[in-house]
Amino acid sequence: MVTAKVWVLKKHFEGFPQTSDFEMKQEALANLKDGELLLESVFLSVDPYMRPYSKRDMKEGDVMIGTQVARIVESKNPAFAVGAFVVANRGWRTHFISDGKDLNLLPASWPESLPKSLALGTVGMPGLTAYFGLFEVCKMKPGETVLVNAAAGAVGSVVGQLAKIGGCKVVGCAGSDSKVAYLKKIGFDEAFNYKTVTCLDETLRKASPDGYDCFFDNVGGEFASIAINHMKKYGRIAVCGAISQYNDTVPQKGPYIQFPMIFNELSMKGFIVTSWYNRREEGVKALLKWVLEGKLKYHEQVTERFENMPAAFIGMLKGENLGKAIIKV
Ligand SMILES: NC(=O)C1=CN([C@@H]2O[C@H](COP(=O)(O)OP(=O)(O)OC[C@H]3O[C@@H](n4cnc5c(N)ncnc54)[C@H](OP(=O)(O)O)[C@@H]3O)[C@@H](O)[C@H]2O)C=CC1
Ligand SMILES: O=C(O)CCC[C@H](O)\C=C/C=C/C=C/C(=O)C/C=C\CCCCCO
Repeated sequence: MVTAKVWVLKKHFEGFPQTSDFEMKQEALANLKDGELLLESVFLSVDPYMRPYSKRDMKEGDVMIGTQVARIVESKNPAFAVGAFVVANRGWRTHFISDGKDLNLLPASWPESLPKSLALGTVGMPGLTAYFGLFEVCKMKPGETVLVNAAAGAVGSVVGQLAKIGGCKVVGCAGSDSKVAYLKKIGFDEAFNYKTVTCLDETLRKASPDGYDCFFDNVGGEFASIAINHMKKYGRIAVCGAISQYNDTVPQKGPYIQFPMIFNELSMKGFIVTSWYNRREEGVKALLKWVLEGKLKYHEQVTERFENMPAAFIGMLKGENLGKAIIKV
């Protein structure tokens, strides 16, 4: 019999999550029945959505939501071979049993040279968010200017590089000078530290005096309220995330967006990546190809040991990650 370690939400987050809001427990797994598989998590993901979704979807005592790359260690299902790797959505657990229906096998063409953890990042949900958000929601066209915030993170770093692949000028911002240096290294035309600029309005104008055609918004709040005034006529805004608001205990006021929306005839569309998962295979194939061609660079912030998941999650919300935050069990 296998005993899994799991992290549960001990207490709903109030404001910024604390390590004391989590509790590690043990779960005894039953013996496999016909058609079932036993899997062990190899890499787990910590993502911003876990903060707002925990409030919306979870109750205290539930296992934390989340995805993993897992290896099949035992199989009583002929469709799944021992040793194969899958992406699963089974929460913060070291081991679990599945009937196979909720698993996505890593593409057979997955190259040995690439870490399998990329299936949780650049070639997984965050990469697909960038891909569909930029090409389908923003409807980005060659020659345009794209603005993205949280640009050195899992989604933002892919957005910027896809914009360059698509023949655009790209402006990005992040919360430290070393992240800004990384953005320049991976091809951003302009990059700045939003925490140290004296005037965001002036910085956005200087980075693109003609304004922005596309704004991929990962942050919301005050940044978005200022950026919207820098959109070009018929500009498009993809509302992807609002991380500056997830830990608020008192809702922020504004923004009052009507004037720029009307005068510049802007389009603003919120989206959830899973609504595009009927085209998941197309997205994964394109992202994998660009990674292999060296056109799409990746960086992972790897935290060792399952025991450190809460710290990795809190660290990601604080901005301690460059690229995708990953836990290696
Ligand atoms: N709509 C959808 O389907 C999806 C939406 N998302 C959203 O995309 C966004 C980025 O996610 P992801 O790439 O996974 O995460 P990241 O890898 O970018 O990590 C989060 C980053 O957010 C930045 N951040 C934290 N607090 C603030 C703040 N107050 N103001 C500005 N930046 C802040 C930090 O970077 P820094 O050092 O730069 O501050 C931190 O590193 C999130 O808002 C997320 O919810 C993600 C996936 C799917
Ligand atoms: O990759 C897989 O197969 C699993 C995907 C898991 C994941 O659940 C998929 C989608 C994630 C979407 C993330 C969305 C955001 O980050 C935006 C978050 C929150 C906006 C506010 C919501 C307020 C709710 O009350």
